[in-house]
Amino acid sequence: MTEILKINNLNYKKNNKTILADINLNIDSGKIIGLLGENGAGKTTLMRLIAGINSVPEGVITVNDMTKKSAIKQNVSFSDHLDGFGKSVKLSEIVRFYQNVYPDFSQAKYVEISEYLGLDETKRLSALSTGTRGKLIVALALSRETKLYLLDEPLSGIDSMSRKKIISSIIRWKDDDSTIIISDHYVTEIASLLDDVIIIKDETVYEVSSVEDIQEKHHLGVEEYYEQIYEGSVTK
Ligand SMILES: Nc1ncnc2c1ncn2[C@@H]1O[C@H](COP(=O)(O)OP(=O)(O)OP(=O)(O)O)[C@@H](O)[C@H]1O
Repeated sequence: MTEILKINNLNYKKNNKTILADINLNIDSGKIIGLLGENGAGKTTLMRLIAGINSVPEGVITVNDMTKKSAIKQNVSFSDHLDGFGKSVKLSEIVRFYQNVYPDFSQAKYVEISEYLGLDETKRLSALSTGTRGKLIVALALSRETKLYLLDEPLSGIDSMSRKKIISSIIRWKDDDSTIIISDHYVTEIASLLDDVIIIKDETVYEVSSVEDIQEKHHLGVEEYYEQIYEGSVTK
C-alpha cells in the first residue's frame, strides 16, 4: 500500500485565531476515510489546505509525493461548491470548464455518473434544487481521474433518497487505488462506506482509527463513538 497523503506539523491561523494546530497524518491509498468534527472544527479548512487551495503557512503537506501547491491543486479532486459560477450558466458549460481546466477530467465517466444521478446538461445552475446541485458537485468531483478525492459535506441539505444515490455513486465509481476523504454530519449514513475515520477536536487530529477497531475495541458504531468522544465519555 502506498502513502497518498502525509501531513507534518501543520499549523493554521485565520485572523490570529488558531484553526488547526499541530496536525500530523499519514493516509494510505485505496481507502475511504471519514473526516469528522463538530461545526467549525476545521474540516473544510483542512480540506482546502490539502487540496492546495489555501497556502500552508506552517508545516508540510505531501500528496502522492508532491509538495508544491500548484501541482497538488492539479492532482486533487476537491468538491467545488460551484460558487464561482454565474447563476445562468448551463451544466454543459460547467462540464466544458472542467474539461478545459482539468486534463484528468473524464467526459465518459461524467456521462455515466450524470446519467445515473439523473442530471440534465441543458439545465441552468439557478434551476437546480439543492439536491440536484449536490449531485452535480459529486458527479464533477468523481469524474476526474486522480488518486485523491476530497468530498466536503456531499450530503448536506439533500433528501434521503438522493443521499442514497450519492453514496452508491461514490462506491460505484471509486477506483481501487484511489482514496476518498469525506466530511459530513450524516455520520451514520456514510459509516457503511468508511474504512477509517479522522476525528478533529480541539483544533487538532484527536484520533485516526479504523472502523473495525472502533467496533472491536469499543463495541460502538462510528456515530456513537464520535459523539461519545465529543461528550468526553469515551477515550481513545
Ligand atoms: N474567512 C474566515 N475568517 C475567519 N475565520 C474563519 C474563516 N473561515 C473559517 N473560519 C473559522 O475557522 C474555523 C473552522 O471552520 P471550517 O469551516 O473549516 O469548519 P468545519 O469543520 O468545516 O465546519 P462545518 O461543519 O460547520 O462546515 C471556524 O471557527 C470558522 O469560524
